[in-house]
Amino acid sequence: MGVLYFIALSEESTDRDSLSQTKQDLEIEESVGNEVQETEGEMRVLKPLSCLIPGAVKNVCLIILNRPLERSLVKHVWSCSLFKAVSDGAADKLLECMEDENEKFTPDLISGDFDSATKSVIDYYKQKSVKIIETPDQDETDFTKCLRIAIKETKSKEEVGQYVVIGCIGGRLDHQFANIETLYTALSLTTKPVFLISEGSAACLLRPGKTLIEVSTGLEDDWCGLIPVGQRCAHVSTTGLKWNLKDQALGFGELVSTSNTYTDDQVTVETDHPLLWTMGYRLK
Ligand SMILES: Cc1ncc(C[n+]2csc(CCOP(=O)(O)OP(=O)(O)O)c2C)c(N)n1
Ligand SMILES: O=c1ccn([C@@H]2O[C@H](COP(=O)(O)O)[C@@H](O)[C@H]2O)c(=O)[nH]1
Repeated sequence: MGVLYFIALSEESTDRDSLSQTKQDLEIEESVGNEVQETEGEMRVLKPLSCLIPGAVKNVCLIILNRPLERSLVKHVWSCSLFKAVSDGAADKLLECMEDENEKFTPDLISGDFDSATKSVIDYYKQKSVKIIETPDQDETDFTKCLRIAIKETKSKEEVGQYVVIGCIGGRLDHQFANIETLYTALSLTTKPVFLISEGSAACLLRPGKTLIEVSTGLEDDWCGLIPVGQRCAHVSTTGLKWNLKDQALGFGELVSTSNTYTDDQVTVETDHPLLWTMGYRLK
């Protein structure tokens, strides 16, 4: 089934220097069905850790959020990225993290309500011709707004196959729930997968239907989980896990699959509702 998107942009969104966009400006409506980028038979195929192998892929749109950044993680994902977006205070974190190598790590855009980024840092990136977009709306997080913009900016780049978000795990619990909620919003913004990857954990929201998850990069830690955050999933079946589910229900107060592990290089998950997949990784 095909997918057609309508993107409504305001007049001023064509100004490349300093832009201000609202939620309405960035609304992207999905009109027909759900198509996935890569399928095997009737299964969607996800490779959550492919962006952690330097140079293994060059299909990432990277989004950096405002948490302390691990230099090696930035370098690994950056080397796999075609487009790099930074959300508000993450501009300070990026500059601080890359120190002497800053010249090599200039993003394509920075967006936010700019209540966190230091003005001198934004000026530094402005002078390097980084696109700066102000998103003052206070009904969505800077991450959601940044993701909307990144998706719009990369719409014509067919090579982009995944959105990878770093600086997204740890710290404030409300932010972490908001970041997971953004994965729900993303389901209707793009057919491509959005991975949260930070501090040894990766997560993505599985769409209803069947998904094959490749877990053979050698970077996988020995734990994984299926978290029914958002709603109960009444029918979940899995293969490739030590504790598999056979048309079972997952729900808070009922059953949540944590501290699970692998018996195979591939995991399959069939679910009737969106379901959060999470797994551990270790960088080499
Ligand atoms: C029901 C409701 N609760 C809370 C808010 C407030 N709110 C939601 S998203 C948002 C913007 C958050 O900005 P961001 O920079 O992502 O996070 P910060 O670091 O400022 O907390 C705000 C203020 C709201 N608009 N509606
Ligand atoms: O502890 C945190 C702080 C921030 N985030 C995410 O980063 C963006 C941008 O944050 P600002 O504070 O506006 O600079 C925010 O929308 C959160 O998604 C976070 O995850 N954890």
